[in-house]
Amino acid sequence: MSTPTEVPAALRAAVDAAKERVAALHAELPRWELVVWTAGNVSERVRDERTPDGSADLLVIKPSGVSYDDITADAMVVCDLDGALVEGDRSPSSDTAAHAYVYRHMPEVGGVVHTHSTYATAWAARGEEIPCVLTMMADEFGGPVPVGPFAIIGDDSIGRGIVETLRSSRSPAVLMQNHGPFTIGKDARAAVKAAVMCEEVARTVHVSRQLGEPLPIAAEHVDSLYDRYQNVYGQH
Ligand SMILES: O=C(CO)[C@@H](O)[C@H](O)COP(=O)(O)O
Repeated sequence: MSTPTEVPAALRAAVDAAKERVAALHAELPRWELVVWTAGNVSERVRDERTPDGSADLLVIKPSGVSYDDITADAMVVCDLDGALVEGDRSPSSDTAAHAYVYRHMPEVGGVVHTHSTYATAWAARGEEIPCVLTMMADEFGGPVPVGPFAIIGDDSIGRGIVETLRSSRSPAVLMQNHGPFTIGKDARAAVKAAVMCEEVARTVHVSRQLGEPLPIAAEHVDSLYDRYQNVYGQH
């Protein structure tokens, strides 16, 4: 599908609402100490229901290298799912290709986040998955946080590594080797939550391993904890 030259009128309100949400969610990255400087990004899919296969969907993402203090709804940029700019006067995030690849190949995903949060990135530097030794991990990740392949920014290789890894896992987070965590969710807020929880469990398991070997949780307990948290926990 060719790149639209502007946001379709039918998506205008949805895009503007997504810009407000995604701009506000970028403030959560420094708030939860997931980033230094500008080293993280959040995006959200805007679905075009007129095209059922999702090929006309758009994504809203931050402009590259812009301070979180300066990220406003008006500063956000809009791209198509090939990563081509549709609206905005600044270059989109340098990870736009990875976000776009995930949206193209995982239609259920509505939000993507990338950070270089310290503890999760330390596990990524070792190419080591975070073992499922906490009930919080069973709740949020349904098992270990997996590692994805080493991939250089600039083409589809990061996105491909994210999708190939997460397709065979319940986890909404993947530790891209030597790079850092990417997370997904039904929307941008869910993906930000996964990034916060990924850093928290990375830190906790790291601390635990300083004084011994953490104990694994039996698979049947992981399954029941995951089911409860995903389907019962919270307000309904
Ligand atoms: O990993 C990288 C760069 O290697 C990126 O994730 C940046 O750290 C954030 O880039 P922008 O979203 O500001 O373009």
